[in-house]
Amino acid sequence: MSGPRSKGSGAAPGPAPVPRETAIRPGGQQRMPVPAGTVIRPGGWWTPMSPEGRGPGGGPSRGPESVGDAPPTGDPRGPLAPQRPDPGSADATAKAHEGAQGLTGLEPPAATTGAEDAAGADADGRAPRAPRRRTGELAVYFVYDVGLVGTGDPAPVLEAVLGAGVRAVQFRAKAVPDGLAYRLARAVRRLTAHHGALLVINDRLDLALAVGADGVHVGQDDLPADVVRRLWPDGLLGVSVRTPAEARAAEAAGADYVGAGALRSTATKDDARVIGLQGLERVAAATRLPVVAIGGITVADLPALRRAGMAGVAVASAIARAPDPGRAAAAFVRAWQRASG
Ligand SMILES: Cc1ncc(COP(=O)(O)OP(=O)(O)O)c(N)n1
Ligand SMILES: Cc1ncsc1CCOP(=O)(O)O
Ligand SMILES: [Mg+2]
Repeated sequence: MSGPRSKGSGAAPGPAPVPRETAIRPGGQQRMPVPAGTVIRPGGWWTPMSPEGRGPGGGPSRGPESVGDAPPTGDPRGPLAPQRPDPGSADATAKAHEGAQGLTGLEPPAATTGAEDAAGADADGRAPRAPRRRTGELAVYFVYDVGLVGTGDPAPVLEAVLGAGVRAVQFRAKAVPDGLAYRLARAVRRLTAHHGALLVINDRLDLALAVGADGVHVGQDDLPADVVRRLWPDGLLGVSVRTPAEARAAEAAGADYVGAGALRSTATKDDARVIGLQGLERVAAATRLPVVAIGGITVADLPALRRAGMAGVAVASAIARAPDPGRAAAAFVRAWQRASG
């Protein structure tokens, strides 16, 4: 059965509206319990996609329900097919789930992958750099917002954006059923790992652990940052802040970076409070942590944001809603480099 068509599908990787039947509605999500004491080892255990499976517009878009249909990407079972975690990883839940569905027998993970090298191997080239030391890669931080891009195959948009030089992706799925969010996030993990890019999951520590993400981003109304840090000592932890006091608290809680905003109002998050450029400057002055600006950011904002002390920009709609997300992402990467030069 084919899944619903959505943005990023077909030959043109550009955004398309979320189809009616997959529209994201406000409402609470069920959250899986996080096993106490769970600690995830850093590093990607995702099997890279085969080269022939890559490239924007690399096949028809299918919803996650289409797993098992003809392959739109390199995995013979489709882009959202389950991947096998490293035996011994803390992804026991996922493994049990996959086993229960008879989706076993995948190849064991390679000891070292190209993604790991690209992910920032240490100088000796032997070990991938710990996610917490990779905040420099948040310079252009793409927010893969399911409400914007839809629930189809993430490959077309992400291949384009990652191919343009974006090194970090946040998976943001509001009010998406858990199983669907898991399948999408797992596909996003596979793509980001293939490009050696960071994957941060918005709001949900459980989902971050389940898909082997590099980190999690929490806001002031989410799981408290110090609790996340206690449960996941090695995870890259981002915290949303609007004020100097919140920035200092995030630092004390063990955050690796803060997301500050909104720079301006944005349809992507209609309840975002605007703090403007001055608010961002105040946050940057209050913390030693890297500050990533968010909220309605366009390429034209980058020089001022860089001058205001930002370490990066988190961007959703200006990339995802662009006619050509790859081009838009490349423009952000270039503009950031210019602003930093
Ligand atoms: C990089 C970054 N900064 C801020 C946010 C916003 O987080 P939050 O306030 O928890 O709001 P939601 O995104 O969860 O609606 C973010 N996601 N990323
Ligand atoms: C998640 C979030 N937090 C504050 S504004 C915002 C949305 C960012 O999306 P966009 O780049 O489309 O304004
Ligand atoms: Mg949040």
